[in-house]
Amino acid sequence: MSATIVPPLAVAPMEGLTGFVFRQVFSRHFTGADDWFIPFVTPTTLPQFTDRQMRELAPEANAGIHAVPQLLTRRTADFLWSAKALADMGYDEVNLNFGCPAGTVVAKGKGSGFLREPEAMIRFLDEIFSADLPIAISVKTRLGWASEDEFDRLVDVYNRFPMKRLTVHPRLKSDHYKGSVRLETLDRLYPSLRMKVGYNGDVVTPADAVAMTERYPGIDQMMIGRALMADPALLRKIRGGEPATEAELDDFRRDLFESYTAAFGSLKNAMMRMKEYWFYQLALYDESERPAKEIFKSKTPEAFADAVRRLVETCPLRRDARASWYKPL
Ligand SMILES: Cc1cc2nc3c(=O)[nH]c(=O)nc-3n(C[C@H](O)[C@H](O)[C@H](O)COP(=O)(O)O)c2cc1C
Repeated sequence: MSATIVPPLAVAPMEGLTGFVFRQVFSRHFTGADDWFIPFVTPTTLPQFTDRQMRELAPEANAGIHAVPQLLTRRTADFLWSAKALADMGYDEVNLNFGCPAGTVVAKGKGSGFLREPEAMIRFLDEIFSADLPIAISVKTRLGWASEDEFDRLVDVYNRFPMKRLTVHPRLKSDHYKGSVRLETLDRLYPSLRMKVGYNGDVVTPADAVAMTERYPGIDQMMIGRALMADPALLRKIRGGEPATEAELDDFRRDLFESYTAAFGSLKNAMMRMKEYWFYQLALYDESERPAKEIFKSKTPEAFADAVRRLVETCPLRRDARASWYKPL
């Protein structure tokens, strides 16, 4: 048993995976999530969230959990109205996305697209931090657009502002989600960061969480994404708890499927969402690639259920997930 105490655990925002249905169902079955980052919301110039956005943001959708909405914008006015609206809804923190690598996002200079323009970032951050908003602002960033050297300048930019926390996902925009995290650059610049720092990226097992906590002494938060989709007991295990049993996983997945079906009003859409979930979940089973193909190919809920049953019956459940989503650069 390690003496290292891993800091508060946050669930990473993941569009299509950690939406309100997942957050609610997870909280009924598993423990350990101190904070949930809501997948990004792009505020429009109209100072009002859309009905669709409100499904994620409504306080009722996040009852009983500490949720942090994330905004994806480069327009000061849009950030300000939406941050105020979130404060009015009772949120105490809003997160700013400087990491999204999607082509449509970066083409508009948002997400990691902003990282190419440090001067524009300074202007934007100056405007939002001087607005005296009634809500704390945290930031989630990558190391840069195409070169790790960019992080020196970005550290200088971020150090100017009184953010609640800077969460670093140590990849470049050009990496998307491939390759390994670039820890050497974070190692070099971590001592220069003056604010509280959160770590995010490639934490798959409790041992990884301990290793990152020891590598970055004093980190304020450990944010975990894909591995939690594979292994819903990961946070519990980091806190010394037991791995998930097959019965627990089965209950959880059943609840998830039913809750997606109720939320979408469509069995077919719920099944598609469960297939996305299974892309990660198969990493908790050995020898699961081939049986998983049947899951992804299934066209009806019955065929889907059969394929899941076959996988569960034939593939040994692992104690920890393996990063089967890993792709070399
Ligand atoms: C399907 C998917 C959707 C994501 N959506 C978001 C998002 O809305 N906002 C964000 O900041 N990051 C998003 N991310 C990135 C994750 O939050 C996280 O930074 C990344 O997966 C690395 O952490 P991990 O190795 O623990 O998964 C997304 C990642 C994936 C795979």
